[in-house]
Amino acid sequence: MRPSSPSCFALRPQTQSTFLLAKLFASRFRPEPADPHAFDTRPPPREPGPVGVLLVNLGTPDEPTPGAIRRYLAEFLSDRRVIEIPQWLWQIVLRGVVLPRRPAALAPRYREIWMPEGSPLLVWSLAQARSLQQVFDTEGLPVRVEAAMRYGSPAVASAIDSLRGQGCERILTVPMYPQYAAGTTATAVDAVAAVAGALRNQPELRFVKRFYADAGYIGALAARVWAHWDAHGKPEKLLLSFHGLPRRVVELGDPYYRDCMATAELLRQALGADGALVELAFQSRFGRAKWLEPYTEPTLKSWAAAGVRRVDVMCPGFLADCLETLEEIQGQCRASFLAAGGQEFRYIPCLNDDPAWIDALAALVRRQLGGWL
Ligand SMILES: C=CC1=C(C)c2cc3[nH]c(cc4nc(cc5[nH]c(cc1n2)c(C)c5CCC(=O)O)C(CCC(=O)O)=C4C)c(C)c3C=C
Ligand SMILES: [Fe+2]
Ligand SMILES: [Fe+2]
Repeated sequence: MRPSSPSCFALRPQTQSTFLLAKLFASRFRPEPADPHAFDTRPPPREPGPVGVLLVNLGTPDEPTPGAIRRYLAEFLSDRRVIEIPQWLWQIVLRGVVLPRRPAALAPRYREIWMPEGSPLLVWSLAQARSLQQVFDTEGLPVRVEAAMRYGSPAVASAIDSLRGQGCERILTVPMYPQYAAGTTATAVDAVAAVAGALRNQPELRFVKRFYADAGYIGALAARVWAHWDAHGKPEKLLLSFHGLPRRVVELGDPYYRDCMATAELLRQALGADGALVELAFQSRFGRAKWLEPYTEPTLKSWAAAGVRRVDVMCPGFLADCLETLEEIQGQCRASFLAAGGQEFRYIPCLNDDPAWIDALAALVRRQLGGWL
């Protein structure tokens, strides 16, 4: 080792032991901002400060470039909740096959959907947080809303820092997935718990688990379909396409499949439609394992082959438009359906910042804040 090396092996023995002692006594909790009232003997003020609401969605690359996509995928796909196979084996595949190839293939697909302000998933997530904030401000409620991404930015830790900086000692986290999956919902909860785990003065925490049957959510979806049908007429078929999941994780106890079935059935009822008009399928399969079926793209192709000419497709499990809806559904699936003989393919956009959905979200949040406001 060269003498100029910064490694601690090159330090003098005394310096080295000071280092080790400092490490031994260092707190594992992040320091709190200096509190001038820390030793004030009077009881703390009764005013509890505003309530924080944290909307957490999945995450997306910062730019539509292979480098940014690689960083995003490396974080996302290294989460043990997302890929449930032995890590030593998966890391070999991830580093050896997925990360060297997938980012370059994804870059043009991300570029195609990129908005002037950024990735649609982030743009819509921020718009949802802004609109929800407006609802609470109009009502005069002491609530602060932040959006965070589970992978990438804005990170969950910085959103929680921001809420605490605004005086929030109570935080409600809403994972932005109506149907519960360990790979999405639970991992958002893990991220918030990990941030709290490094804090000395922790906020009080609550979590929304899922809302697949929430009347406001179903009503907002149904209203969007009706508005679309009023403008364009009814199709021969409406396909409800949910993000897929490996079959195995459902067999292991993930309630996702039943949640999706229930949402589809409630939406069908709200539309007064029958099973022949409204069907469900699963998209975005990743890897070679069996995922939930029927798969979206083959379903659309088989419909076209069977003579169906006009379809509408909606993705009720995604609350914000993103790569999986704009590129996979509106791009790839549309092309497949038309190539197989279909004539009209209409995509009904996600709820995004639709006022009916923001009102439903505000109602859902208000219900969870019982006793805090
Ligand atoms: C809506 C719920 C989602 C579930 C359930 C879900 C499970 C899941 N996803 C992967 C792998 C990938 N997903 C990718 C993108 C992506 N996934 C969701 C949502 C769910 N995923 C969203 C909102 C997005 C879009 C992100 C964006 O930037 O717009 C990707 C990246 C794209 C790609 O490579 O195709 C992967 C990979 C797994 C393995 C999984 C099951 C646990
Ligand atoms: Fe996904
Ligand atoms: Fe995909």
